[in-house]
Amino acid sequence: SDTFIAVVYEHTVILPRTIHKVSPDDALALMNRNMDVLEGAIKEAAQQGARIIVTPEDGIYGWVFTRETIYPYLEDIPDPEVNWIPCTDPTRFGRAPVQERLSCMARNNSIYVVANIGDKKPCNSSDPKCPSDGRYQYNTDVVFDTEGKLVARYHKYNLFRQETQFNYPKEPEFITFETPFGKFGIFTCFDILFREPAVVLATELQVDTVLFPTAWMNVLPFLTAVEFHSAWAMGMGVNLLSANTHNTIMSMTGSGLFTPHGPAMYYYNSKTKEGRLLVAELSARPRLSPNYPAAVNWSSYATSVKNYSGENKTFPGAVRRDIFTFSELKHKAGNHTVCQKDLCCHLTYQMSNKSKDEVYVLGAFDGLHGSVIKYHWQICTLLKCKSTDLSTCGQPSETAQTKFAMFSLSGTFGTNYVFPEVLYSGVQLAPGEFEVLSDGRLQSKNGTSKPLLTVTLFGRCYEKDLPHPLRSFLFLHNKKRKQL
Ligand SMILES: NC(=O)CCCC[C@@H]1SC[C@@H]2NC(=O)N[C@@H]21
Repeated sequence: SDTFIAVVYEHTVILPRTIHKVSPDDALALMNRNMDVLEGAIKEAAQQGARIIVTPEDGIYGWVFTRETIYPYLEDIPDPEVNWIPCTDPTRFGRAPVQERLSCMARNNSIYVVANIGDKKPCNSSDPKCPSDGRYQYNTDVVFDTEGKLVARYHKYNLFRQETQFNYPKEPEFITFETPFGKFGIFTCFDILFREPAVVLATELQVDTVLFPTAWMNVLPFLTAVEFHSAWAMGMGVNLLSANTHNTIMSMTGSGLFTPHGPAMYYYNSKTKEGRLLVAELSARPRLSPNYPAAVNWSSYATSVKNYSGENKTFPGAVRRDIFTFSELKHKAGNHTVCQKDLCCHLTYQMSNKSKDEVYVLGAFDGLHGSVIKYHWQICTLLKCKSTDLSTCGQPSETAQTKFAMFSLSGTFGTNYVFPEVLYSGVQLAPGEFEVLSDGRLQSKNGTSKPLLTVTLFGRCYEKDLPHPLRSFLFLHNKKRKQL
């Protein structure tokens, strides 16, 4: 079929009441409470004609764990090549009540079910990398097909900083599977910021749709969930089904069904406590569509124009720990250029109204981001400062009053991986209101219908990332052990 209906469910995870280790029965009781809610979502999705539903990372037990306390929640998840339907053969690989229930929910509702659970793999001293407690523990996505068969298992490769309960897989896994409604790939949350496996799935393995369970904490101005995930789908030219957990205290909200053209449906709500089911009809093979976006040369326009207006003063400003070079947009309309290292950003703009209460800047950043894992960003951004005090530029700001009659942003990027973001007041996206030209300009079509927070070209230079410190440590540690 040309199109299919998909669902993502933003789930308010019921968290364990204790941080202490619980019995396997108590762990299962908590997971069943979460699965009761997910089952309601799965039934509703099936009733609406959906072929696949994605549920969030940590959606069945939460995230407040140590290595020890998560253990009762884990199951041994086999390689899908064993052809297993847990619903009809639940004990084939030992105790697996969570896989059994997920499989039955898929089978009973004839829908693909995507969930995130924990995998445990026993090991011993014959394996020099075996942890001292005798097991690997992995943050794992699973997919069950309409018969309830396990068709995909993915171990998260890029663990986020607090995930000490899990091990890093030795190698990245590139998991894909075919369906009558396109080729799917899968990865988890923080993975989206790195080349492996995310970019490889979209470019080399040419998936149509990425399944993306996430537990994403929003960080303005560039990394709120809907903002970045929508931009990634556009930059990579794939569908992205992003299911976030909903926990407003942790700033976790923002899910969507994103396409190469922008969001088909999205949700951001930092006020309510409830979860939300999102439904949309998507192209099964977006690359075959006649209006599939043309390839973009991200630096073409920016390298061909002269630097605008030499008299604009620049100043440094921090976006969290990254020091940007900013230049204030003092006039209602104009042309600006700002440069940092190898990156020059150009902006042509016209505000509809220039308020005395708001200041906008053009910013550039070319450097390594991150304190432990260091990965290279090139960013051009038009952003609203938190207040009229220029020292607040780059600090999170959720509201604005200024609409733009037009903007056109470009940069001399040294990478093909650039993600176009446009964010309106109230952390809202701008579907259909902007375009990316093949020469790399990100521009408004007919001005902005709402006041503007940020317009950003978010570039990733994967080849300039520093080696992952924990992976290098483990590698050297094991090499040393082998030499002894
Ligand atoms: N569960 C995860 O893997 C969450 C990671 C994504 C969080 C994104 S990555 C950079 C930003 N920093 C945050 O605290 N949230 C954002």
